Amino acid sequence: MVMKQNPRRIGRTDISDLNEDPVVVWQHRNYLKSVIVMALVVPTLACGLLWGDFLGGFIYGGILRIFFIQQATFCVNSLAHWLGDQPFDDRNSPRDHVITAFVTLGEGYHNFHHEFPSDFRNAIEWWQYDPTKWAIWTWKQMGLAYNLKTFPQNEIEKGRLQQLQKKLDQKRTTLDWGIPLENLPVISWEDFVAESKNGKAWVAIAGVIHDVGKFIADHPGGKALISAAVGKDATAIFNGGVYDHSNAAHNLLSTMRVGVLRGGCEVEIWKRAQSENKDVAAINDSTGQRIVRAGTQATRVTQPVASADAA
Ligand code: HEM
Repeated sequence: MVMKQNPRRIGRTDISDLNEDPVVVWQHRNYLKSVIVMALVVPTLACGLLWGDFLGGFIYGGILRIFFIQQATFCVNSLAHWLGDQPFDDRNSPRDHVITAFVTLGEGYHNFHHEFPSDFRNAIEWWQYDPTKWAIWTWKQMGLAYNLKTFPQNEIEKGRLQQLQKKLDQKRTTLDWGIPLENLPVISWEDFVAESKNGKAWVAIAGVIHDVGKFIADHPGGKALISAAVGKDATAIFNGGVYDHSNAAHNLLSTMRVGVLRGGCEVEIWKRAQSENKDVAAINDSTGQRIVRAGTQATRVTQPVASADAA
């Protein structure tokens, strides 16, 4: 910014679009003159002619204001890397924040600007503070604004969604989703029944064994129903046979996992597919954890279970 660059050492950007813009070309040719007139002469004359204070206009409206604007411009590189969030990219990228936008007269949505530098806009939402919007509107009314390139909205939304996804993944890792099935010990049906007879409150649902001991007293459906399922396969009764439990109940259930049944339902199939590296229903997030969406819990059996009663 401060020194004249050597064009042989630094690649130059194609600015043919700017060269075709008469307003920009005029401003470039008359840069120093327009700076002196707009930044010094106009405020000095305005204060002098309206209030008789030429010196005040020169010092406050001119010199100090230039100093302030110059400081504010450098805030693009300080505030914009400190305040706010990164809705489009977090790879060494600056941040978007309304305070930076006010201090820098509209340069506050810097994350967007760095991700989509070819987009002429500083901010894309109507509620974001970006005075360029008004300037462009005025130019358009005067028939001056043209060649204003925007990045395709579809591509902008992709970045936004990927960042949101990343945040979701980070949030997901802070929650207890239960021990992953592949990390559980494999327990035979005989051992499961024997342990349950020995005082463990184990319930098998969809091939996964759960210890419900600490939960029996809190069960919204009462102690009796849940106790009756101890030492049994409760897949059908849990999934609608007696009561069709909510996603919340399935999530809670997953925190009680203690093992998987040998030959237990889809768990074995899922494990085999996983070891053979086949495309399985289990989807991992960017942190490598399994995504458990509502209704995709291992214990949920979506098809109505045929029971003796139904027959
Ligand atoms: C194995 C562990 C179990 C857990 C973690 C569990 C969890 C829950 C939860 C959280 C609810 C509240 C409603 C909902 O979220 O769906 C509920 C309700 C209920 N549960 Fe369970 N449950 C379990 C076992 C059972 C069993 C084995 C039966 C039946 C034999 C049963 C029968 C019911 C009934 C009838 C309700 C409805 C209560 C009402 O709304 O009045 N639950 N259960």
